[in-house]
Amino acid sequence: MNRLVITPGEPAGIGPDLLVQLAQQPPAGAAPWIVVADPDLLAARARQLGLPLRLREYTADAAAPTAIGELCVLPVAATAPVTAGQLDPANADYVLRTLTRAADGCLRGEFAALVTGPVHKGVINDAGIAFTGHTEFLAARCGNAHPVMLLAADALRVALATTHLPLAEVSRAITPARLERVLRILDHDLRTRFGLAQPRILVCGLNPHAGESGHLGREEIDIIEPTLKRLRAVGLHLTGPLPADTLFTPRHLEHADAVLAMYHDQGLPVLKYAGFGHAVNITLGLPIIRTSVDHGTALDLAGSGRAETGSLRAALDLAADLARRAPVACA
Ligand SMILES: NC(=O)c1ccc[n+]([C@@H]2O[C@H](COP(=O)([O-])OP(=O)(O)OC[C@H]3O[C@@H](n4cnc5c(N)ncnc54)[C@H](O)[C@@H]3O)[C@@H](O)[C@H]2O)c1
Ligand SMILES: N[C@H](C(=O)O)[C@H](O)COP(=O)(O)O
Repeated sequence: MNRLVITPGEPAGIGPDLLVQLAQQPPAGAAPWIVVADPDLLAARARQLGLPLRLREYTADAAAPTAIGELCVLPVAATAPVTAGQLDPANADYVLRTLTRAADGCLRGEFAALVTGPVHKGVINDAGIAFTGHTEFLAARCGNAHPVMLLAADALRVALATTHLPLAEVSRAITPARLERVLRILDHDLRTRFGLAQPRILVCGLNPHAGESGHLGREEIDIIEPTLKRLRAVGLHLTGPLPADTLFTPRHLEHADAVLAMYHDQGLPVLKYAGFGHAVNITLGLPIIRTSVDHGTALDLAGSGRAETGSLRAALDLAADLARRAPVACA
């Protein structure tokens, strides 16, 4: 079984557009793939975009199509009618039903990997469902695994010690236990999933200038340095904590396989500046392979034909590559 499964994400966003557009291109990814979505939604978006689309219903034993203009769909009905660009909390449960079906299919070996389109975190919360992101949702679905978010663009890989956390809560969350867990998962998955024999990881400080010897914050001295020292002693190749402002320069990056940033907007603006449009988001630490696009729902572009498929194609290609490697146990 090497079939990949895609969830288009928020129905009012560009996810459905991207799938319809992808269907017009030569087959993406080195493996067949299917979509978990409402077929009527995909057909309506294709009409809006003025693009031809044939839909074929997924059956577990049928080969996924490779014909141009065709999508293989595992049908999940939307709850409410969808208008491109207009969020509706009534469809939050639809988004989560597509994700749940796809993730469960990966967990039981029906699919080799999950590729996700963008969801809108806000509208899911507006529907009364606590939701901070795919990363945390999938971790819970996978038996409360500890997830590590990694985004990759070309040679740059940036992982996060904390994911979708308000900035006011970040410092409290940087504990020795969390840092050790995240670094062990990052090191383990870089070895097993990316084939790096001895991953070299650069670790950012939390504070300006990595705390300036304690004068601008003590997390580096009290938490980060002792954790790195402990993990170096068991063989991890870790450099840091380094000031984040100068870590992201070629002189440091050329000696690294990955960077660990302490929080979302310390690491991701650099990554997206370097590679927005073809970068891929990968969730490490899960018993399944999951990749995703580097962008959001782009409600302003839904139904316009101007959404670009580069990141989705890259996410499919990487998912296929990762799936070709032997399945790996979590760290
Ligand atoms: N993988 C995901 O599920 C994911 C990732 C990032 C953001 N989000 C969510 O998406 C929502 C909107 O976020 P945002 O507005 O900060 O970011 P966004 O990525 O949706 O939009 C940022 C800008 O990039 C443009 N853009 C985005 N994707 C594009 C594409 N494929 N082709 C061309 N232009 C594109 C948009 O038009 C907009 O100008 C939020 O709810 C956010 O949490 C989800
Ligand atoms: N943090 C991601 C980004 O900025 O691209 C995005 O919000 C998606 O996160 P999930 O994969 O957890 O939904």
